[in-house]
Amino acid sequence: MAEKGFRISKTPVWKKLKAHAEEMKRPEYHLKQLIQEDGRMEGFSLKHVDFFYDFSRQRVTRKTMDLLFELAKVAKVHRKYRDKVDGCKVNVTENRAALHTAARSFSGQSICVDGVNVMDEIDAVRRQMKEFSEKVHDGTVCGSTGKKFRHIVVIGIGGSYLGTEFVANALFAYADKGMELHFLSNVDSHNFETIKTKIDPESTLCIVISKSFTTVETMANAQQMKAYMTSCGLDAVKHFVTVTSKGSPGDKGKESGIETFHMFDFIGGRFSVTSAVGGVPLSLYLGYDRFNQFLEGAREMDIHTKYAPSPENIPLVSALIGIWNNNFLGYQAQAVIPYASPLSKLAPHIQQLNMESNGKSVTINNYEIDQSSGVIIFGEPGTNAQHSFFQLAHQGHPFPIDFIGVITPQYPEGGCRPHGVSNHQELWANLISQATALAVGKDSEEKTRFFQGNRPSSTILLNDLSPVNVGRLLAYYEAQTVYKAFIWDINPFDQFGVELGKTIANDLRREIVARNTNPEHSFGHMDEITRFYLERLFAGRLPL
Ligand SMILES: O=P(O)(O)OC[C@H]1O[C@](O)(CO)[C@@H](O)[C@@H]1O
Repeated sequence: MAEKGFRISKTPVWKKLKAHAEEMKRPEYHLKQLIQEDGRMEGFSLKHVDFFYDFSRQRVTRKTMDLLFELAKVAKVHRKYRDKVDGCKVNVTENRAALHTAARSFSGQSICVDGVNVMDEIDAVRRQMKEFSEKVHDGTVCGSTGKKFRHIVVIGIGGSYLGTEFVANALFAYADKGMELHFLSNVDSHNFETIKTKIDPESTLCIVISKSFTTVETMANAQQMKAYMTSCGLDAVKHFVTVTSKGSPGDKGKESGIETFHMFDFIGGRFSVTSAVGGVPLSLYLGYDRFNQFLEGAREMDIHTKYAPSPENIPLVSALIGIWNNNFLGYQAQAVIPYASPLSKLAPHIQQLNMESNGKSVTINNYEIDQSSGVIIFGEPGTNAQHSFFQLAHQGHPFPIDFIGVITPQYPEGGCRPHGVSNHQELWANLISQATALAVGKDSEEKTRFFQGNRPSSTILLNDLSPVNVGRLLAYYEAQTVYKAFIWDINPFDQFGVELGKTIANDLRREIVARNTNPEHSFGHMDEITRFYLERLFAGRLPL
């Protein structure tokens, strides 16, 4: 993928960027000066169809951008990206391609991995999802007592859950199929017990989503749910479908009576919402056509990402700015603040997408990374966020922010204007003012009322929150994540960092099983701290 011995931090352009970052500390480069420049908005914003990206309030000049484009060139990002979408095995540690983009390709062109056109199986799964969702909606496929399905319980975790939850929330206004969607992700029994109080088992369809079909939490929840359905006198087989990889333990074939939708090893969990992972629940919840529109939006952003030259390439420009903020200006966190409640689950999804992909310690050639890769991502919708953690954003530790604004809300507003403005106009007044306040700051004799300013943000604007635009937004963040990894020269498609904790949990599970089967089993051989916690679990209370 990259030449052996290559390290982005050793390139001359990296050094030039370091020196430039020093220069950018000078007062004349404070954002309150930069945003006054003529043509700042036009020169530091990009538009692609319905997607507007404004980086005028980032701490960048034309020189910064030119250096960043040189960095992208040196890192050969365009070639790496084309290799990825063409099916090369860019996930080198697992010897896999990374083809989430194929899940929303409609070009009719083949995409081959190991000589096999993956589009054939992707198209087959699309047809299967369409047919299945239609049969559920018209009642041909129903529960074991003949009741139509009205509740969908999605059983899955991490990448087999977060993207679907984000999209389902974003498109709630379009969910007119009479379905209620519930997410059983956490192994915490509160999650399961709460869902039980909300569903009618006879009209409940469970979708077990797991690429590996070995994830402990998902397997435990699937078993709990199966036992519950059986205890309600239902034939559980009629209430379950699975989404899993070919040949996994969950891929039991037609004879099992459980319909299985395949996902593929060339699509990683956190990139999988446009595959059957999102497709099965979302086509039931929204209708297949709307799921398809969502795919269309993602596809259209993919084409832009593949072909737009660097200065016009929105995901690449934002990835470069992210790297500038992180590696050169020293910011270690990034907030995602949508001024649109339907996007309330965007931040948790982007959090996994970015942090699981780019939280790495070695390059693709196994060199230790000597600059940070990946930042802490968090977020909440505005204006709520303003009333929780924005104090820190304005006067405490600074962090760059992605603001997201939607021009037309999903529901038309009535005529009520509490302070002379509609609620949506009020929301926008806040969206605009926060970015300005962070950039400009405020002088004051009183130290407690002084605002340093010079705090960077970008603003993404969408015309509306249609399925197409939600698809564009998703694909934008996916491409940005991948471009960042390609610049850092890391593999964003593996996640070995999640393994160690799972291994230790396996050891502890064995100990718990031993005590469950033999009350005399001692934890005496374990370290003091672990022993304390296990004893408390069995004692059922804290020590007196
Ligand atoms: O789909 P699976 O195999 O159940 O995995 C669930 C999730 O667990 C992870 O491996 C992290 O623990 C994610 O990458 C993945 O999306």
